[in-house]
Amino acid sequence: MQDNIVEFNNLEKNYGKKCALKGIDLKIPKGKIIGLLGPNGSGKSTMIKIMNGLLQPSSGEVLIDGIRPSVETKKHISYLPERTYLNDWMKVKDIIQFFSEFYEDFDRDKAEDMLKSLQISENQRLKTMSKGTKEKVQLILVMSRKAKLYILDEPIGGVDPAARSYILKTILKNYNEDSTLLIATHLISEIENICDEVIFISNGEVILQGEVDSIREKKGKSIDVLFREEFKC
Ligand SMILES: Nc1ncnc2c1ncn2[C@@H]1O[C@H](COP(=O)(O)OP(=O)(O)OP(=O)(O)O)[C@@H](O)[C@H]1O
Repeated sequence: MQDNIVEFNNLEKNYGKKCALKGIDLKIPKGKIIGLLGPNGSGKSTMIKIMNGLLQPSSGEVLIDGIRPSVETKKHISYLPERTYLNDWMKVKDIIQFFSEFYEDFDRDKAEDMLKSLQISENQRLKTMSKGTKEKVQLILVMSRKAKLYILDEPIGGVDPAARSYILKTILKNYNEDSTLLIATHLISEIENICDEVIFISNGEVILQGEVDSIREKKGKSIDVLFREEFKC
């Protein structure tokens, strides 16, 4: 039994001459909510694509619950990509049907309950929805799977600030406590209160990892303020 759901061991990724990840060593524990924070181009999406087996590392390895990304690990990861892969003409109820057929671990009742609580009609087509509503639908679908690891790449960036905390709380209320949730985002103030730990990455390197409470205590400031100071332009 592994304590860590994800382990990066001296992982490097180059795109041609560009070195996007420079020897990442990282352990992500089970049962936590983790914020993966870093400025544009720091390597967050590259790390996420490697965890999902969509890109291969140039050297080193990543292990998901002890094994390298494969068909097996994909069954246990529920992934919200940066860009949508759903067809715009589909109605919410068609997408629910698609998820029910495609993923054994999809909990249809959970998805329907969350849609109701956010007042989203199942008869609406994605193409007629606002950007924020589309994001909510996708987040609900991803969080309605019973996965070991949820990876969310920039969720809810298009949701208005007043609604973000509410959405996150509604969705996280349902999440299985044994699972791990990794959220890559720039929206730190919204997520810092729900995260147990944060990882700061900069220029392809991990520059800080720790528990949110102990970082706040040690540095005497919020994660949001720390991030702004660290990555000042
Ligand atoms: N297909 C590619 N070819 C060449 N360089 C790439 C490619 N994809 C990413 N990069 C480069 O690798 C670095 C890391 O990119 P990545 O997309 O992982 O960053 P990110 O932290 O997810 O950024 P953002 O917050 O803007 O989404 C950047 O310098 C980017 O320009």
